[in-house]
Amino acid sequence: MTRKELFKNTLRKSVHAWKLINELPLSDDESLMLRHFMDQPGFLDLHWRMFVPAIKGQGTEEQKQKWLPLANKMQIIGCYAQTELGHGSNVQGLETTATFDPQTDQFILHSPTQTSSKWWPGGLGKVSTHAVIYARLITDGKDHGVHGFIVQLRNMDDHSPLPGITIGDIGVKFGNGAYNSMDNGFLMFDKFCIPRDQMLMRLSKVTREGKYVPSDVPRQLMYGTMVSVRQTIVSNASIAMARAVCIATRYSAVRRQFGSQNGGIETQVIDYKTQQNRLFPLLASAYAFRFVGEWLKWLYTDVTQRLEASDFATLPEAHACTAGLKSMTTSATSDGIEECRKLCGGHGYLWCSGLPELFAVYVPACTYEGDNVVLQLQVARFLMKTVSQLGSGKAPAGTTAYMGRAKHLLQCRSSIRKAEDWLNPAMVLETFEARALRMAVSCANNLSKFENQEQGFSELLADLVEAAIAHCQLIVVSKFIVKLEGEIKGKGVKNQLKNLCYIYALHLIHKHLGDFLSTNSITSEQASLANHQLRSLYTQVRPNAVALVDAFDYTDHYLGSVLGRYDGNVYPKLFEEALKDPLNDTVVPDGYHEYIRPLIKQHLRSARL
Ligand SMILES: CCCCCCCCCCCCCCCCC/C=C/C(=O)SCCNC(=O)CCNC(=O)[C@H](O)C(C)(C)COP(=O)(O)OP(=O)(O)OC[C@H]1O[C@@H](n2cnc3c(N)ncnc32)[C@H](O)[C@@H]1OP(=O)(O)O
Ligand SMILES: Cc1cc2nc3c(=O)[nH]c(=O)nc-3n(C[C@H](O)[C@H](O)[C@H](O)COP(=O)(O)OP(=O)(O)OC[C@H]3O[C@@H](n4cnc5c(N)ncnc54)[C@H](O)[C@@H]3O)c2cc1C
Repeated sequence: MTRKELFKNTLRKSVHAWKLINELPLSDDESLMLRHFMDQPGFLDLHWRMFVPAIKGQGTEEQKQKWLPLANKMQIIGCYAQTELGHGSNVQGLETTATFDPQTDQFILHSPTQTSSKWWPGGLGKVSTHAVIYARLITDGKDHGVHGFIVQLRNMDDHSPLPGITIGDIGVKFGNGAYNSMDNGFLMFDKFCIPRDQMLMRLSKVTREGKYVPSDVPRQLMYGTMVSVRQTIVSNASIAMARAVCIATRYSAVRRQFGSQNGGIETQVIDYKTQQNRLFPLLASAYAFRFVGEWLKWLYTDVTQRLEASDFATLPEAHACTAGLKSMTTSATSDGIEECRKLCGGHGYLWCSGLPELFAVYVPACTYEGDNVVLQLQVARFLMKTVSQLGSGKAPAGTTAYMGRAKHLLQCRSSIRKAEDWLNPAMVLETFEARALRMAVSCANNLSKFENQEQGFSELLADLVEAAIAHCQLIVVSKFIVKLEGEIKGKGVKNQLKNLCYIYALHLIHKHLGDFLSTNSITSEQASLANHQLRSLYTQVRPNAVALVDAFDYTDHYLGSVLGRYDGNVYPKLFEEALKDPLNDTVVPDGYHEYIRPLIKQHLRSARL
């Protein structure tokens, strides 16, 4: 499809999905499932995941009563317009202004520079009638920082932009189809006026007289919509990873190379330890991210209930967990999808493998909802704060509770003696805790050598990110172990999940061996034992690998991959796909007479053939 066709077709699908949701009708969970199977980024994502939650989280009761019924019936379509051409990560650096005019009781929205143009918001370019706009609030010449506003963008009769608004699509993005189904947009305001009651005023207010009244709740609640989306992105990472792994595992069982004896069949590539060493940790990650996603959903629900009761104590941890896990799981999944492509050899590079499209549509997850490095730095700040409070009498809680055992974890030595000891959950956990704590404490010690903490932080950014990743990996490992300790129906299933849990943990040790050795969390002998155990786990997973990906229950239609077909009938179907290519419509290609024939004829003449 051309870009225009792709965009229009996605509109068609989105509107059809909305019709089904209402007609059948579908529950919230079923609607999410439908979105999942619609399988394309589109304006509904931003309307439901960001526009509506922003109003719910930041609007007053009256604002919710006014706007939510319209949004819930999709009589208005909204998006989330925060990022600007010049500023994305640095939200406090946004330039768009919303200046209160007491004479008209309105805010005047203005884009003072080119870099202040809104740039990137999905659904903004061509579809949305409304947006939640983030702009600097100015009253009486004073800048109060960034606040949210509900703004109508387009005329409800003919969809034209309202006077004072310039709006459009930002252009083609990475990949062929992928994210190009979405109208990520730009937007500029030229002194565009909105009524005062369209500032989202749950967190702070501007009175009729133009007085700014901050509320007593933390201003970070303005970032709440991002926290909610980051949480869902973790579960989505599992879905995308599982999809790539399903394709690569099934194909690795079909594909044979070398090893034929006396004219017999060749070896299935899935039997090579190198293939297993690249594939099975990804299979394990798909399960691990699913379980940590379930836990994060619980954490998010819990913090939301606490916030409703004005208990803000767990907000920093919820922010650190959603930011860190969003970052860690999306980076691992993007890398994992690309690894799966390579695991499928040359055929993985074919569009019909399903992997190039999956990669192209998935990889921006490392950037949207917060650049992955910027988000790990938020985790690092949280860790440094926690370390600095050790010994103050305030016991660390939640995911940093292990830091409360700092005295032990800083000096303990791993008691792993034989390979099987690596199947002991307490020993594995302690190894990850020791490594995470020691990396965090080492950063804190290095920071303390700087007179200026912010300067020290800048100097140590790379180490801080590594410490944050170590903490996030510990969370994933520990939640996998907790899952195994809970109710899992079926001993066989539990055994398989145990294998995957240890593959996940031991492979991380192997991959980040430098961290584990340099922090003396394990010795090089214990590292060899971990590798030995890992190989043995691969052997145990091998006979069940295909069943473990079949368990994801993805249909062939959803996978969209010739290589990942359930029936394994890969080669005939690759031919079928090839023959469908427009280049094969004719035997002699268009351009032959124009370019190839004259070239050949010229050579034939000069060679006197
Ligand atoms: C084959 C086909 C397959 C098809 C598959 C189809 C699948 C398609 C995928 C689909 C679906 C996914 C949907 C997702 C849609 C994505 C749309 C994208 C939307 C966006 O990107 S919206 C814009 C997001 N922008 C960002 O995330 C910006 C990142 N920056 C920030 O969040 C912050 O500014 C910051 C975190 C970097 C903070 O910086 P700074 O230090 O300057 O912050 P402040 O001074 O403002 O505040 C500091 C203190 O506040 C705390 N803090 C910060 N953030 C939060 C928070 N969210 N909650 C709570 N507390 C927060 C800090 O920790 C500081 O605290 P301290 O105690 O003072 O240290
Ligand atoms: C597909 C897609 C959809 C999007 N949808 C929306 C949307 O609906 N609404 C919306 O408002 N926005 C949206 N965005 C924008 C997105 O949120 C931002 O792109 C994102 O937050 C990153 O910000 P940036 O582009 O400014 O990156 P930058 O911050 O410019 O990052 C560039 C580089 O600088 C590094 N860097 C930046 N700051 C620091 C630091 N303090 N320390 C160390 N390194 C740093 C980063 O790691 C990165 O390597 C979307 C983006 C994409 C790609």
